[in-house]
Amino acid sequence: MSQAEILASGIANAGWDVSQATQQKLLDYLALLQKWNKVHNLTAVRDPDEMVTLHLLDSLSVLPHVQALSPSRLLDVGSGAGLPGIILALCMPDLKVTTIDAVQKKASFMRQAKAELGIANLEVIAGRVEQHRPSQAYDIVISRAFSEIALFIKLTRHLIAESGQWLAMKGVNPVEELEGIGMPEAKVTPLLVPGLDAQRHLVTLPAREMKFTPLSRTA
Ligand SMILES: C[S@@+](CC[C@H](N)C(=O)[O-])C[C@H]1O[C@@H](n2cnc3c(N)ncnc32)[C@H](O)[C@@H]1O
Repeated sequence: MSQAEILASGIANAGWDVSQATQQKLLDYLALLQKWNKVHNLTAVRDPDEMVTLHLLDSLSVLPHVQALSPSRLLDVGSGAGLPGIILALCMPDLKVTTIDAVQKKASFMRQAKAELGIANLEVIAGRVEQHRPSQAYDIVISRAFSEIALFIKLTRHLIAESGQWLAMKGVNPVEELEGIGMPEAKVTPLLVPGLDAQRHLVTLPAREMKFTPLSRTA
């Protein structure tokens, strides 16, 4: 199967709402990533077919969960090559997506993707998230493969809106991490990634249920 066919059949099997035009943009993004990866080593996944599953379909698995929250502003922390932030920006053109990464070459790639693919709803920041000071808080702060949940929350608690949600994309159900932050009852949803024989889970943490005052109110 071609990359386009792997993507299309995965999307159809999962029942996600991703148009043909958006699927082409996702493939254009992947082609750009493959081109840059030869020189800049942005991701360890090098096989083109694996990239469709491990990067595109894996990132798309959170799409229905993000859509269900109807956010206006989303921050993807430690976005790397733009995963899942750029994928979400391409699928949800009305969502303002900010991606941030501490490594300059990764931010440069994301800026190139924004320019080449014309992603008007994407803002890319090169820097450390703990130093990020936006003028407005975010409705969703998401991360994939960034850090343990406790550190993710600690570094971003000044960025979340009072009614906002943290979304942490995880492999196995992170029971101990959630006990460690005093949230053993947190919502953990299994994620479906077509073609992937591994566990994926999404942890949803509403800011108003966390035991602190969001700094965004006083910043
Ligand atoms: C394992 S990569 C994951 C990249 C991407 N989310 C993915 O799933 O492919 C973690 C990323 O977090 C970035 N990072 C680590 N600490 C950071 C910080 N304090 N602020 C912003 N980015 C950070 C790293 O540069 C790296 O690109």
